[in-house]
Amino acid sequence: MTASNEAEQNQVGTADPAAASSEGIPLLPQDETPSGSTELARELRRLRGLVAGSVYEDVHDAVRTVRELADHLEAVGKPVRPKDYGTWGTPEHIGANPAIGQRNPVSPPLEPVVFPDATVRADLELGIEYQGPPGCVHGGIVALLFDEMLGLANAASKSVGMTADLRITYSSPTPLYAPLRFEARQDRVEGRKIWASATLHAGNTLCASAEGLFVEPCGIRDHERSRPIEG
Ligand SMILES: CCCCC/C=C\C/C=C\C/C=C\C/C=C\CCCC(=O)SCCNC(=O)CCNC(=O)[C@H](O)C(C)(C)COP(=O)(O)OP(=O)(O)OC[C@H]1O[C@@H](n2cnc3c(N)ncnc32)[C@H](O)[C@@H]1OP(=O)(O)O
Repeated sequence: MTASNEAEQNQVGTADPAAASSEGIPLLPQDETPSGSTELARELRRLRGLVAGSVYEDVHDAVRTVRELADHLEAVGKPVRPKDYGTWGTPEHIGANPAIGQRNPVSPPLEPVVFPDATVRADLELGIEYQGPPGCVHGGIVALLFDEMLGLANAASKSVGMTADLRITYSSPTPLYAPLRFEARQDRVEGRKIWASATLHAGNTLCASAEGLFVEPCGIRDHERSRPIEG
């Protein structure tokens, strides 16, 4: 495999929708790095839920432990600098993403699959760290996940765009700790403008729907694809 083929294989959105089964195929490369970064993020997600969702009598020991861990990681880590990679969809790029980033403990993360018609689906449950109204998912989190799902639907159709307009209709509260399903698809493309839409269901209940207009950045096509994003 050539270096450019390998880079393409590692990008999000390069899965062939035509190869998908009725369960869909994962859209993102599975990133179980030998370094353990993905596992570290997974444990930090556990911590995140425990800290936001529990009341403790005394956590001073835990504070010390976490501070020592943060000091250690700061000392041994090599920061990922966005200016070192301009390309969309590389592991360096998407690893830090707040919705799908396997390296980012803030992300749920979404684990999208793609279907033969290039529809992208993600099933997940969200815990108390994503709470807005009591027992319900925060509307801003719903917007974040919609934005990402629309972007991924574009990626599944081999295009990328900056969000120019995002409209969300919240139809019914989105429950915490319940199976949720996002589905997104690209609707149409005119020049650099891309329209995509998505739904969010809890069971049979439509919680929210989204429509987005994305504008492809200048200089992202074909031979220019690896150049830095120019917006
Ligand atoms: C090809 C490679 C494919 C490879 C695929 C593989 C992998 C993909 C990889 C990764 C994908 C993974 C994840 C992606 C997931 C999520 C994406 C997250 C997206 C974001 O988180 S992104 C951050 C928030 N977002 C911004 O930060 C945008 C700030 N903004 C700007 O950067 C500019 O504003 C921009 C670029 C939008 C436009 O600027 P510009 O100068 O390039 O273009 P211009 O203004 O000329 O507009 C051109 C035409 O769009 C129309 N237009 C523009 N804006 C409009 C609006 N609001 N409403 C209605 N129409 C609008 C104009 O009216 C004109 O239309 P017309 O041509 O018909 O006249």
